[in-house]
Amino acid sequence: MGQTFLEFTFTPNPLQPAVDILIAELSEIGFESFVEKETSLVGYINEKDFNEEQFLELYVLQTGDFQITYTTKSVAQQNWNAEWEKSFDPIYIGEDCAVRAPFHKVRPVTYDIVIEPKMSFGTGHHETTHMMLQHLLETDISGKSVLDMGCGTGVLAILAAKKGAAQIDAVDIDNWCFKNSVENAARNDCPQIQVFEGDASYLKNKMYDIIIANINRNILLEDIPTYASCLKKGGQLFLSGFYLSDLKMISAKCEASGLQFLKKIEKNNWVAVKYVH
Ligand SMILES: C[S@@+](CC[C@H](N)C(=O)[O-])C[C@H]1O[C@@H](n2cnc3c(N)ncnc32)[C@H](O)[C@@H]1O
Repeated sequence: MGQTFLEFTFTPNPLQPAVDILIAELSEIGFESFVEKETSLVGYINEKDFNEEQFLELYVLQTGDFQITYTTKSVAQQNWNAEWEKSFDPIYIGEDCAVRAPFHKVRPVTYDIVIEPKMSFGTGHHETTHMMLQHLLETDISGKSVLDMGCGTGVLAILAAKKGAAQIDAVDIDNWCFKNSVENAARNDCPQIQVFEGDASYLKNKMYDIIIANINRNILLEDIPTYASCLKKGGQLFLSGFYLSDLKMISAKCEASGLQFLKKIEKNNWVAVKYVH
């Protein structure tokens, strides 16, 4: 509490693909969340994480391919939350699953996931979360042990719980996400979810039937061998958080770790992939 964030409003001309590239590049340098508006993109970063040199070197700002103007101002954390929550509409994944804030009303669905995102990533609006939810909806999870690595709001772990997973570990490196996942697991009445603050080093001597990781290309490339070593034979690994253009690199790492490609979903150049051990 009491932290200061920087709010950047970017106005690219034309809007796409600059907005997608901005989101990808800004995420890599610590921006935590984004609100896409009709003619602009608003991004937030904790003031203490902002490195101006890294920011100014971003390809999307350097290349002459897009015209991007931006403004910036400091905002208190609570204002940032209010802005984010105002922009959060309920979403449906297929016929059976909704992700919504506590104050939203939705039509009856089998999997009604209630998320208060606060500062965490994972409302189902981002392509990667949406596609991971799609993969989970298509998978038999009943009675399985699951790891949700980089859990954010805990949204993927909550769907796994609602689909009957026996036990779920949800892990995030960020303290805010850890706390938010604990709250959201309780809000959705999911006592089978245990939340931990940490990274792949948490995984010593653990084994799972299903591992889900929606993080980013570089962390995944580093951690795929660890995930593979924690996956039971026949177990499944779901990965997202990277672009289609990085799929070859990710699949090569998975194959070198004894995993076989099963299926992929694509949306706006993002991809979510399923592998089997
Ligand atoms: C793209 S968000 C995904 C959130 C959520 N799982 C979803 O699908 O919407 C990635 C999350 O991974 C976390 N993270 C980043 N690096 C990590 C690491 N090395 N180990 C564990 N979590 C990490 C971030 O804090 C963030 O919450």
